[in-house]
Amino acid sequence: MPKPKKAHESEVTMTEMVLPNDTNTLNNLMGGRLLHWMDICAAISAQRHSNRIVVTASVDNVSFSEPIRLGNIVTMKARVTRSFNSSMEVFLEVWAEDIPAGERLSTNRAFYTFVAVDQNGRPIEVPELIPETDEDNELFASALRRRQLRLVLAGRMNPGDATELKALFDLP
Ligand SMILES: CCCCCCCCCCCCCCCC(=O)SCCNC(=O)CCNC(=O)[C@H](O)C(C)(C)COP(=O)(O)OP(=O)(O)OC[C@H]1O[C@@H](n2cnc3c(N)ncnc32)[C@H](O)[C@@H]1OP(=O)(O)O
Repeated sequence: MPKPKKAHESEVTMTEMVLPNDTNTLNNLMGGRLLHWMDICAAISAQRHSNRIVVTASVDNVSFSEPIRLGNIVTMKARVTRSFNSSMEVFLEVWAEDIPAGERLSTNRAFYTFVAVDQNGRPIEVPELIPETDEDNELFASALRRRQLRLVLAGRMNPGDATELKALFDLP
């Protein structure tokens, strides 16, 4: 059993500048480019926690509510919220900053699931996560519900076995 690790040990901050090659014809950041950066930032966080090769198993809903403009600075912050057997949930937040205007806007948030694998691509055990702050504790507790929801949606869990979800909706 790997030694448990604290939540802050998995923290990653990644910064990018939106250049012309990253934009669409409206001079806004392409969604696919942002998802690529987000995947890398979240994967590094999962690697920091597990000290293993990791693969992306799933990404929960990502909305693009605010366009990110050419020349903006994009900052992404990721950290592991909870680990299970071989999988880890990573919470990632994105901000866009217009430095000359002195404006900073929260633009996206997402929960990723990474699985640690061995050299043959087989899932391998990861360390337990120790939450530290109040926010860590909230994310840790709610991670179980999110895990059950995504496994039900992926057809990997029988809805009848999703006890945390059933409790949320007060179902028998
Ligand atoms: C070789 C050289 C390397 C170099 C190294 C350096 C790299 C440094 C840079 C890294 C930065 C870039 C990193 C990008 C990372 C990618 O982009 S990876 C490419 C995209 N992803 C993939 O190709 C993954 C393809 N899928 C798979 O390989 C397999 O489905 C998986 C994910 C390993 C699962 O395998 P499986 O046989 O289904 O295993 P199973 O035992 O049933 O489940 C294992 C765990 O996966 C979870 N799981 C399975 N499916 C799901 C799902 N849909 N949702 C949530 N959880 C799931 C299960 O719940 C289970 O969790 P635990 O209970 O163990 O905690």
